[in-house]
Amino acid sequence: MSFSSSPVVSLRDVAIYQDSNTILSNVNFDIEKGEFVYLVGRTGSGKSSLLKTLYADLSFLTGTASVAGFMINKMPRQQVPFLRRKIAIIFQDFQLLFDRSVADNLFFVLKATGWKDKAKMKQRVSEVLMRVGLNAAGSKMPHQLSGGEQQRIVIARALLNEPLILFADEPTGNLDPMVANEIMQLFLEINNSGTAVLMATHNYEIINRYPKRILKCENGKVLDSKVNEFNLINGF
Ligand SMILES: Nc1ncnc2c1ncn2[C@@H]1O[C@H](COP(=O)(O)OP(=O)(O)OP(=O)(O)O)[C@@H](O)[C@H]1O
Repeated sequence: MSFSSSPVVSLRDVAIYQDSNTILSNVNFDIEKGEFVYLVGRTGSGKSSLLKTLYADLSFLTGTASVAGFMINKMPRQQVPFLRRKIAIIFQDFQLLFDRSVADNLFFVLKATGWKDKAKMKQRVSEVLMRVGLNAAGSKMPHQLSGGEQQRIVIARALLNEPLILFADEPTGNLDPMVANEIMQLFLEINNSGTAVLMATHNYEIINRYPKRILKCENGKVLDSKVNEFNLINGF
């Protein structure tokens, strides 16, 4: 298989623990470049633990996993920032820096990820703001924006370094249904331009409206709609 067609995420027989409790075991799946996948399951079933494992915030001893070309099971801690430059992570709570403008929030990330050329940085900031439909928001402070707008800025920030995959943990959880739908549209656009998405969600409406492959955490295992038949409604 050539490098360009290798999956962006590949897990083989992975077991995930929190303290000494097994949360998920025998986890096996691939996510291809540009794929869109939902991650579902009841509260406490292990969705966040799985995502944390994938962005190297939770280590594991059993099994092998590669994410964006990094073998994360044997990755030294010093390499984590290099992985993080190839991926993007979006949470439910927006996690912007509230002491600086929207543009400065974005510059902060560019600087931290090694960008030096001021003109290119400015250009990139306006590109990502344009991408999320907030090109005029650069000079605003985060608290001057609505929740949905703040989440758009978080998405713009996630796009700065053109990630191979976007991990999102309940990204629409704090938003009203209409805004949640707009944010979902944005994820779909990002996905259409080639970034894979793995999105944990409890939002049935969105899943029903935009059906995609589903991974489901249940009874300590990860089921895959590509492989297993399962009833979505009973899963929540
Ligand atoms: N930092 C931690 N230390 C110990 N146990 C944890 C920790 N984080 C989560 N757990 C436990 O791991 C299990 C899985 O939690 P996780 O947060 O992955 O579930 P989830 O499916 O994301 O839930 P939710 O839908 O509520 O976000 C739960 O039993 C939880 O109590």
